[in-house]
Amino acid sequence: MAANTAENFPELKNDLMLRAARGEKTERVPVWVMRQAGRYLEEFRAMRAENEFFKVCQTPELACEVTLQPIRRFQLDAAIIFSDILVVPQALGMTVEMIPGKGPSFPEPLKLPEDLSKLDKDVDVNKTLGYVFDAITLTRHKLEGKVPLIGFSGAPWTLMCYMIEGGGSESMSKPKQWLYKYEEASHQLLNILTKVIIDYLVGQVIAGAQLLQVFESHAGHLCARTFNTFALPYLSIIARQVEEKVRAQGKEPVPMIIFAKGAHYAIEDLAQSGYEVVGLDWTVNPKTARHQTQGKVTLQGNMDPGALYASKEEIRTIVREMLEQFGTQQHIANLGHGIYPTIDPDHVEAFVDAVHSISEEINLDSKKKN
Ligand SMILES: Cc1c2[nH]c(c1CCC(=O)O)Cc1[nH]c(c(CCC(=O)O)c1C)Cc1[nH]c(c(CCC(=O)O)c1C)Cc1[nH]c(c(CCC(=O)O)c1C)C2
Repeated sequence: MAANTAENFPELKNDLMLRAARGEKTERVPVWVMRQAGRYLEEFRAMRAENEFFKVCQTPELACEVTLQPIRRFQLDAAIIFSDILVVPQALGMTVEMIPGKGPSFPEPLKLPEDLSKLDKDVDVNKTLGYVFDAITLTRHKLEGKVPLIGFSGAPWTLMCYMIEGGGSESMSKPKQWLYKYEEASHQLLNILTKVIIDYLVGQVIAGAQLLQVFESHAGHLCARTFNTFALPYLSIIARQVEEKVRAQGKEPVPMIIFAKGAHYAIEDLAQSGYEVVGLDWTVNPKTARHQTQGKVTLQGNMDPGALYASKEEIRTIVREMLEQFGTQQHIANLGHGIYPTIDPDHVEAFVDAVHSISEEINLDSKKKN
């Protein structure tokens, strides 16, 4: 079977994630882990010792291998393609370096509105991001249908943060300054990003992605007013236009997940923004979120990643509490943000196994009662 054609993919053996994302009944809660491929795995560190970060992202065989590493280790219910959200600023013509021990760095961030003229606005995603599509197609074949494959992108505001701040930041004060000083230029940049993100996500579905996640990882730097002005409208446009453009290409739309970290004030709005799944960070009370969303969407999350430092027994206790708060239907278990590089992989296994065994037990108990 040709491993480079986005057709004749192996039959899916485990569709739990897809059923949960669509709000259908599930016999146990599916689970995956944000940043499940990464530095906490020695096999990832070995790969990175030999290969620069963006070389791994840009070489389909390497990105595929890294994507499969956690799938070989744990009974996860989904794989997520190994890439990074910062490939989109690269496609717009910006230079992004990964500084060891520091993280991403933009040598020439956007400083003033006139810098927008430097961006390659009319991005052909097949030319500039085709390597991600190739990685997705290859990985779909190599997964052999074991679990579905998630594609992803950063959201417009979160990418705008990096493009202006020039890297990670506690305050993201420079992009926040744009929102208050250069409102029109901010919307211009957010529109440029929205357009390329839509094409990028559609390309991932055509290449074989079976779910999509949009990471609005820096929503926590916004307030309700700025979120409703500079984030939510663009998130909604992305969800609706990705579905429309996938259909226009004769393909079946895939479930979409929105993860807006820190946007506890916006859960109700996010549940009506066109996404099937709303991801919650660890600060949100699952019962409150369930009440706010009224069964309209599936919820994803939200164990504190720090809980993976607890003992395996304590992890089981925390997982049980989390599952009882969410209820075992319309729930995809995950952490409330990405896993930390110093987590013990054995504790990830304990987390995954606890979600499966305890959610099965709760489901069986509720069957006996009814
Ligand atoms: C989902 C994801 C991302 N990057 C990576 C993954 C893992 C994919 C997978 O598990 O297969 C690999 C991924 N991306 C990176 C790494 C570490 C690279 C290394 O040192 O080996 C990995 C494994 C580099 C990176 N890339 C980024 C950071 C954070 C910088 C900061 O704000 O301080 C970092 C450290 C930007 C980034 N990148 C991403 C996000 C959204 C997810 C989140 O919020 O955690 C963000 C904010 C997306």
